[in-house]
Amino acid sequence: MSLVAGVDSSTQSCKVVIRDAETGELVRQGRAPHPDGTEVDPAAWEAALARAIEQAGGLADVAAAAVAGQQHGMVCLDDSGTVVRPALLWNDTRSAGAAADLVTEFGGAEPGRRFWADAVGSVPVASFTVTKLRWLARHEPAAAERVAAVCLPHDWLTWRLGQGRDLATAGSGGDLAASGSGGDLAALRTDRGDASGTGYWSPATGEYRLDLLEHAFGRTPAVPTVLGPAEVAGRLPSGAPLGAGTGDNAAAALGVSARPGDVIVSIGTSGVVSSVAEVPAADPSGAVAGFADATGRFLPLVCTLNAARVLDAAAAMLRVGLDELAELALRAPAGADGLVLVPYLEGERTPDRPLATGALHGLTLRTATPEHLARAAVEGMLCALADGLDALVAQGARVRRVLLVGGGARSAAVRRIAPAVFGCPVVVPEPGEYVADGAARQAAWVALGGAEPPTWSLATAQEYAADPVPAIRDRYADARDRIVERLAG
Ligand SMILES: Nc1ncnc2c1ncn2[C@@H]1O[C@H](COP(=O)(O)OP(=O)(O)O)[C@@H](O)[C@H]1O
Ligand SMILES: O=C(CO)[C@@H](O)[C@H](O)COP(=O)(O)O
Repeated sequence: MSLVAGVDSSTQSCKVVIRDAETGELVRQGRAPHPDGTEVDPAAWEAALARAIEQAGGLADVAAAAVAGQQHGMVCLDDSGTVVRPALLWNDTRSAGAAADLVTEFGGAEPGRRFWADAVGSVPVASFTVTKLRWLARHEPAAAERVAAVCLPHDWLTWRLGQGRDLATAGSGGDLAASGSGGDLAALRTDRGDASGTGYWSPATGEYRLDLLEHAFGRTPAVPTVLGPAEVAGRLPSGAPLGAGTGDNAAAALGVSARPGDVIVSIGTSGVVSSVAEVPAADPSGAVAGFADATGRFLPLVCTLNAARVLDAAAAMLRVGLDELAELALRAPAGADGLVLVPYLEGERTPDRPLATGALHGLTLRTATPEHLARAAVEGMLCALADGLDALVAQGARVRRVLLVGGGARSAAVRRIAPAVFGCPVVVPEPGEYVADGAARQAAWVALGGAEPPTWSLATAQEYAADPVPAIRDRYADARDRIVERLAG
């Protein structure tokens, strides 16, 4: 049996799966939490990766490995390869003003958005790396001055692993300063999927737009070489090859073996609606990000900032666990008697409202119950994703089936209410680590070769159906624009 390892270094945690390269059978796994916050020292990811690898029994016996990670995060390195400042994550909204400026500088609202969509497939919002670099140049010029290279979370971890360092001994001891330092910048590698979230790489042409990087940052730091889907990015201490890795959403698509016509709804820290496509997308409205995938195709995607943590917040408000929250939600009627929760707890990215706050509308004596609040939280979070599904369809996505994945898909209420909100049945693969699985499948592709990744039989899945309840979305549409912005500080 030849083994492969897949890593998901996502927002809240790091997960490692070890699978059989040919069948996909799960052999071992491990996980470790990440620190909270939207600004994180990359050394903390490396320490979590070391712990997760250790829990998964190490990598000494794997034939190949690959790392998938949260997209967009800005990791800046100086000319010795040392991290310049903590990474700004995809959900850090401080660069919202920079994003607006970058659109304005290329012609203002309509023409500016069209320019970016044509140039790099996406209109930059605060999540995109290019806006974070502009923010850094304007707000921390001394740090910006030291930046010799910029890369993404999965690029950085692949680079660290690929330099032959033994994380099992280096990371778990917790010497973060040491583990965050040093390396050859010329060895940085990335892939099409994650490169397309930078705002300075075009999925349509497969080329960097270094002119846009220079425009945003004032000069052009080194960027990783973009590899094809099954190319080798480095070697583990054992000599086993490391795949290029990819962004977590492209990895999830690989993990569920998505084909054109499959729509994936992922409920993690972010809410994501994506679909595999044969042609690149370029949506000037900015709702759909025109990313590439990890197989040589494309992955148009809508991403919200508020998904599983909306349920966490509702459960905290009600002082219940997540299973009890689901039970409460399922005891309330569809539409929660008109109670609507607008879920913009972290500001929002789609629609582009970085300063928005959440809201509860429709409170009456009747709806002021735990059951109604729980239901409104689930429905509000799903309505934002249903808007994303509409945006994807408006850009030409075919919907053959909707697959529900991510931590939030473990909620019985989410699984049962989603079909009523989306207006179609949803398929829920057995709960698992589909991002890490996608990375493992990429590693198997590297190990086994071939024009396509190996075929792994998908875990069993359950289909959930319900009569559509359009009133839920109608009421949400009435409420979603009635927001107040967050207080300064
Ligand atoms: N049974 C459950 N019901 C609702 N949410 C859940 C459940 N189990 C896990 N989650 C949520 O899933 C989230 C983590 O999902 P995950 O996809 O791993 O996120 P990420 O990839 O962004 O780190 C957490 O916010 C957690 O509360
Ligand atoms: O920004 C995006 C996609 O554009 C997010 O989907 C991040 O990639 C974070 O993912 P999770 O940690 O929520 O899985």
